[in-house]
Amino acid sequence: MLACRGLMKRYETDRGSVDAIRGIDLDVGSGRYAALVGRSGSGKSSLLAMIGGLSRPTAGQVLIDGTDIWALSDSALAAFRSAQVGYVFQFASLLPSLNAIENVALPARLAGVRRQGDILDAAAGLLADVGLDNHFDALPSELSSGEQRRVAIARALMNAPKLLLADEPTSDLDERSEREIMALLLDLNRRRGTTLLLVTHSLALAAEAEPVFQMLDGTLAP
Ligand SMILES: Nc1ncnc2c1ncn2[C@@H]1O[C@H](COP(=O)(O)OP(=O)(O)OP(=O)(O)O)[C@@H](O)[C@H]1O
Repeated sequence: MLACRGLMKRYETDRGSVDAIRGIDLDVGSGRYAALVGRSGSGKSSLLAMIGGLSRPTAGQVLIDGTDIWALSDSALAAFRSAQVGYVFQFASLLPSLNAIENVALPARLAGVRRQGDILDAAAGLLADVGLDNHFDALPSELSSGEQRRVAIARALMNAPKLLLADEPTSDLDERSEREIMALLLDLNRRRGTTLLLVTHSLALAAEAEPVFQMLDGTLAP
C-alpha cells in the first residue's frame, strides 16, 4: 500500500546542509497499523511529511497504492493528497471561527464536493463515530484538547482516505485522553481498514503496531 524507496531529505540552511533522511526503504501493507518511533531529531516528521506529499524528497520515491506521488504534477499531487491521505498533527489545528461540524466538513468542501446536505450528514456521522454527537455546534475554544483532537481525527477521515498519518497525536493529552484517542484510531484502522502510520516517542503506544520502524539519525534501524 505504502512503499518508500531510497528516500532522502536534505535541508539547506544558512549554516550548511542537514541530511535529515539518509536513504530509507520501507513497506506498509494495506490496512496495517504501523508505527514510526525514534528520538527527537531522528527524522520522523521529515519522513512523514514526504510520505504525506507535503515535503518533496531530495531523492527517492514514495509509492501509495502504486502511484509515485512525487512524480505527479503539483495539482495532481494536491488532488491525490486530498482524496487519499488524512493527517492528524501534534496540535489539532482546527479553524477557530468554524464550529466542530464545519471543521470536519472542510476537506470535502475544499475537494469541491457540492452537495452540502451530504457533506453535513457525513460530517455528523464522523463526529458521532469519535464520540462527539453532542458537540456539533461547539467552537474549538469551547472544546477540551482531547475533544479538539477528536474533531481533528474526524476531519482527517472526511474524504475517506486510504492512508491516515498521525504525528504525535496524543502528545499534549492526559493519560486517559491519550488512551481514548489511541483506542479511537485503532478502532478506525480496524473497522474501516484505513492504513495507519503513527509517529510517536512512546514505545508503549507503538507496542500494538506491526510493523514498527525505528528511526536512528535519518535511517531505519535494522
Ligand atoms: N526545515 C528544516 N530546516 C533545516 N533543518 C531541519 C528542518 N526540519 C527539520 N530539520 C532537521 O532535520 C532533523 C530531523 O528533524 P525532524 O523534525 O524530522 O525529527 P523528528 O524525529 O520528527 O523530531 P521530533 O520528535 O523532535 O519532532 C533534525 O536535525 C532537524 O533539526
